[in-house]
Amino acid sequence: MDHFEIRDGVMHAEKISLETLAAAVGTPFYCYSSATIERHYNVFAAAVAGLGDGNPLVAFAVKANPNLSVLATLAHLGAGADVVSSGELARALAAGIPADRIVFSGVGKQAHELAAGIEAGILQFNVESEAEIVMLGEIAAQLGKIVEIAIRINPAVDPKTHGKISTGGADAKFGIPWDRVPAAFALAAAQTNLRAIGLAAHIGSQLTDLSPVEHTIRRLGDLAQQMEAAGHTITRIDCGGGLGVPYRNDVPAPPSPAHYAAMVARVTTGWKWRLIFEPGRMIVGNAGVLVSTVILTKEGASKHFVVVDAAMNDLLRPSLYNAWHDIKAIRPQETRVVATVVGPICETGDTFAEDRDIEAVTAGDRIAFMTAGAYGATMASTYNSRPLVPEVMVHGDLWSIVSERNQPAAMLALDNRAPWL
Ligand SMILES: Cc1ncc(COP(=O)(O)O)c(C=O)c1O
Ligand SMILES: N[C@@H](CCCC[NH3+])C(=O)O
Repeated sequence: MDHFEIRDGVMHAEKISLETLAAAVGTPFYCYSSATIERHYNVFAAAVAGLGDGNPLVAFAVKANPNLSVLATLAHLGAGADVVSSGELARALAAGIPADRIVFSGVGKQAHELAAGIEAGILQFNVESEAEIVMLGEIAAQLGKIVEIAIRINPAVDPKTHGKISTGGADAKFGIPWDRVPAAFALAAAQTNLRAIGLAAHIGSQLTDLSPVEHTIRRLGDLAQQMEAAGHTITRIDCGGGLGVPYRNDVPAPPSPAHYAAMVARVTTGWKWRLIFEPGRMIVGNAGVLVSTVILTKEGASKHFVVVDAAMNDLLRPSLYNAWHDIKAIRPQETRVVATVVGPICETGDTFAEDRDIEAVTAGDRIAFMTAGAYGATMASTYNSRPLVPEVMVHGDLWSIVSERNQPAAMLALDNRAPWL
């Protein structure tokens, strides 16, 4: 495997080999294909074009991959951004995403973050609690600005995904319980500087079943009608993100963007409100790989271990969610082996795959963890004082390191020594 534009989870011809990059950059490193990011965005945007008022906003969920080159690639295509912190807001703006295409979600936005969003002039805040309505109203008044908000509802649905990434259940911390929406709108109306103009929901990530999403969007529409009947002016409905991506070929693929959009079209027929979508994983997941080198192989009592130079600090998903990432040898190997693929970190959770049938690899061979473009580098840490790994973007026959390796020397310099030591 020496090319890597990624289509349908499969590597296709690009002009630069991962082996070349590994030699130039060192491993581990993340590699993103700008062509794949562009294609995914365009497929999604085309699928939802024309829905609602005919001018939907596709606001990329920055948390999935906040790399500035990724964001700038999307900015050039006209994407907006869904941000959840002032850090993400700053990155989205720095990458060239216009403020009027930015929505700000999050259950615990702090006063300085609300102020930053107001000062930047973002499109809307998706407000998640009564306390936030009051806080935002006060800050908007202090700043002398009128601020548009959507009420994020908790629709109390089971999104049928991994518990740690479900956000739509009645007991989840997210949103305002849907039956308290009328009271939330009344509370917002009492804040002179707020305009409650929309409703929002996001029920979870890596969704593979569209029926809970359909139920949620219907609920948003019903509530919007109810709020209009009560005298409020509704202009936007934010359907959230969450569409799943294929991580492996031996289970049915999640619904495609076209299937998702067909469902939304059915539910929203006749709606005049502007629709907002917040896809993250769908845009970048299969546009990135994590490239690693086998350090050594070893035999345990009953297991064949492949120890690689990437670890749970670089790609946390397998440890945190038992998530599956396909593992491919960069130079295809003919023989196969059942292996447990682990990193060098000091805990057993540092396991990428247990007793997995993979191509046989030995010390020095390169492997790629597939579908690593979403929630990969962004969730990395420096656990075990391992440096953050570089991210590389490929664009046709060009490539560039788009975030620098945090060298151990730099990590030393970053620490402030206590004045008494
Ligand atoms: C508010 C919000 N919007 C959008 C997303 C993006 O989700 P995904 O990457 O699954 O599309 C998330 C994360 O699940 C989120 O919390
Ligand atoms: N970090 C999660 C997704 C979280 C979605 C955030 N709303 C994952 O890797 O699958």
